[in-house]
Amino acid sequence: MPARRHHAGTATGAGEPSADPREPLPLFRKELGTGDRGLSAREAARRLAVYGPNQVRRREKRSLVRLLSGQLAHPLALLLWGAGALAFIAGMAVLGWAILAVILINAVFALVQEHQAERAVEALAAYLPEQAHVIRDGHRQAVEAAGLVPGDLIVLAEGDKVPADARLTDGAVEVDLSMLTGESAPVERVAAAAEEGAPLLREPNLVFSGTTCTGGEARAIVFATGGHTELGRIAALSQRAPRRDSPLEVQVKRVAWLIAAVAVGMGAVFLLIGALVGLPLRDALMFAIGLLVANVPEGLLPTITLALAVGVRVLAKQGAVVKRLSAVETLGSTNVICTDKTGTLTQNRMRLQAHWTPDAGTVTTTVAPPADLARAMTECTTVSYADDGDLQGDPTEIALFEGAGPDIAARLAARDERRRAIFRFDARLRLMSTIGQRGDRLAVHVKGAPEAVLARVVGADRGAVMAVVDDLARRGLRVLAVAVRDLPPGAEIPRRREDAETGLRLLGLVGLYDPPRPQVADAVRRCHDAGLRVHIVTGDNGATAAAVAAEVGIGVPRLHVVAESEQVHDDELDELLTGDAEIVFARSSPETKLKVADALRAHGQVVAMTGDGANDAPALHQAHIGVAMGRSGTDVAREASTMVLTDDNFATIVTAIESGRRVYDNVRKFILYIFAHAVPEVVPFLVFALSGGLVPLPLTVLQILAIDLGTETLPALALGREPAEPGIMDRPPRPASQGVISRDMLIRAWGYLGLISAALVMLVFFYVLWRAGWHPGDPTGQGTALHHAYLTATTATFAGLVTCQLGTAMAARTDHASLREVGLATNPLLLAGIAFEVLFAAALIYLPPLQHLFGTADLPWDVLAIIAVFPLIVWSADEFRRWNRRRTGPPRGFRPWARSVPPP
Ligand SMILES: Nc1ncnc2c1ncn2[C@@H]1O[C@H](COP(=O)(O)OP(=O)(O)OP(=O)(O)O)[C@@H](O)[C@H]1O
Repeated sequence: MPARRHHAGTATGAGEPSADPREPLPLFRKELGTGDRGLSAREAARRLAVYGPNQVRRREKRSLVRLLSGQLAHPLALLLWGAGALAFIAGMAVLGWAILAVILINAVFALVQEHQAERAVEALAAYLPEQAHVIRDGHRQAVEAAGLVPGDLIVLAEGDKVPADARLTDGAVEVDLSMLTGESAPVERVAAAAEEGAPLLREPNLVFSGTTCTGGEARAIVFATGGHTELGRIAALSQRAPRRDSPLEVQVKRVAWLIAAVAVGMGAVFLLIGALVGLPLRDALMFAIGLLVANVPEGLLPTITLALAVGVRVLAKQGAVVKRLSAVETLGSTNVICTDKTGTLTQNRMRLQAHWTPDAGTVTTTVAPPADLARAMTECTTVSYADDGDLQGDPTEIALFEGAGPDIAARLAARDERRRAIFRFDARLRLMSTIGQRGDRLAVHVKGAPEAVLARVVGADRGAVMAVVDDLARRGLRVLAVAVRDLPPGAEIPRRREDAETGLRLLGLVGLYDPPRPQVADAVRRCHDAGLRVHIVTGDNGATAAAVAAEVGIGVPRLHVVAESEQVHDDELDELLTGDAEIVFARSSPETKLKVADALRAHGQVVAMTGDGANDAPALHQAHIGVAMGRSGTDVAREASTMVLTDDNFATIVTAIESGRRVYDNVRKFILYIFAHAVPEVVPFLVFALSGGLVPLPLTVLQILAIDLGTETLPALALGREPAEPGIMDRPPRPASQGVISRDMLIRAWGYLGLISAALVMLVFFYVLWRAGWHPGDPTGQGTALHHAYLTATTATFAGLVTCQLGTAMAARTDHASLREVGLATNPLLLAGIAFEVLFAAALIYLPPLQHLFGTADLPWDVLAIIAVFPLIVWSADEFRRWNRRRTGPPRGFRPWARSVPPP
């Protein structure tokens, strides 16, 4: 690493200013042309034009040729290569070329779908622009991190992601450098002079883009942005990690392999049988090719990827941005949600509703707080004015500040003038304090959780005060205790918070009301109908959380409150989580969250867990779906999560789970549809092979290809867009261990829909031959009297298969409900897909050049009339099956975990 960095502008025009971050601070400032008021907005805009946006371009584009060759060498494609080779060996060059064309088209199709999926995930970044706090023109403001320029004065606080390489000018922060150095222990960075000879990354006063701030607060001057940052340099060197397959894709791949193996095995066995019954080699090879082509589920994998990607896009529009495709399917099997209270269940818009002072001795909700208490409520805050004239900061403090009285602007200015020191809110201590001038003395103002404040108060009747706390909390109010300590005249400002927050005098209690979000009660009800449990994990008081739980309907049929969750034992936790109650974990810490996530995982539950603080990262990692807040959460939590809610709303989690279920269902729907055609495609070949040549081949390989890769593609894609089936949230969550392809589904695809279709197509094939006077064994080859009838018969098989698949497509739309419930026209894409299927098939049958290529012939009216009823037969047979299962299956709203609940 170079000891000094002097940079010149680059050819792209995105230059860098020549400031060395290790120069003495005044010089460094001068070179970057910046000061205490930061840059001016105009200067920042000008620099942005010169230096370019603060973005790291991570990706080296992989070459198209490499991507395409990857698809061509795909295991399933290799099977088709094998089929193509067999075709050339058997002297069927047209078929051979056709198969090669299919491989190519398939690869391009897969490539386009993969590309679309990647784009969908990348586009999510736009939903979550990274923010940075910057001081410009003397005002603190939030800007998009991409808009930072060298010379900007930024503010870093706990939980922030460092947005650019910068040098601290005041304050101190703890940073996690693991992203750059791999070391996970956080290190301290302070505004101090540079260290002689230290490598840049170890300089004690520098922070780097991409690392995170785990504690403290500081100001810093940006000296490198975008590709010029250390992260930018590393990113330019490293290749992007390849996308990992989701569990769903892995499962389907495995099944595709299994099917391919069965196809090859069957091909070999029947080749042998064919040889034994005296089938000519050419016919035997034709048979093997047919089996391979009919069984290889071409297009299945990219279609799944695309369905997940579409799911991701829909979720983002609904306010849930997920980072991995696989999250969509995990959401579908989620069965427990552990949620924060403040801001997720509630609006995080608090209002002072009641207060109590030791002097008055009663709770009052009407008159304003007395002067002492009001003053402390003003002093002990960090709120400030936003550009739009509203107060900005912690909603708890905004409520206190506003509740303390009128004249907000004057009080704000006086507070800042008097302030001498501050000990920020510590979520572990549940306390914060400020030290300010009061006449000729200093006063310490403290506020926090009542238990925490009372522990530092002298001369209060703790039992009596806690009884009032309990009373306020039961009304659903967030209760804070407020206290003061006057320091003796001439006393120094205490340096440590332990020295400041001691010997306090209790001023009173305040109760803040935070109304629940209007959509939450309904969302909780939907969770219960869907067999999901909702636990609250909160830093707040148990009684307050229990009151909120009751307001939104959590805790039905039973609520259990763990008042001191930090102390909860593993055994107790296990017992609680396996019981039937929904639980409030009150006064919890980030460790509690981790413990709860661990325990639920150990019980085989699929957990979605919300979190917003920097310390929540481990729990967010540990949960199956870590949910971070897009608005109020920290960058660290967002980084650690799988899903970010852009509206911070609990109801959005439930919507996302519903979407997850829908996408997963839809994947199963098109797998069913694609699998169902295998039987009617294979049976004609079996009949041909097993009859020992008495029956001519009822379906040609080219016709199979036309179905698999032509007529069926659009309806399969359209099934991926099915709306949610009625009752999707009335059934229990899918067990995580349940594979996407179940035995039941295979029976439905192969043993039911497939067999019915096979019977129908064979029926129409024999009907056409029979009406032409054919008898088993009669020659049907070119030049024979029956040749035209034979062409018409294979065309009838082909057309029959297409129409059977129309019925299958309609049947596949629902897994449980009747189609009447779903509505015939609720998936217009499928109707369009079906229209395409019919037109495509008609073109193959009636256009002379295609007739020639695919060996088809015009179909007479009576045959058309027969195949026209096939969709109805297939579809109504499946309707009957579903009706029968609804009649005999478990009732809706069945909740396995609620079974032990005694009737009220
Ligand atoms: N700004 C603050 N100053 C002093 N004390 C606070 C402040 N904010 C919260 N508290 C106290 O700390 C407790 C815990 O707050 P915390 O923010 O960790 O949890 P929460 O927001 O209520 O819960 P959740 O985890 O559900 O969002 C509160 O109940 C309150 O008593």
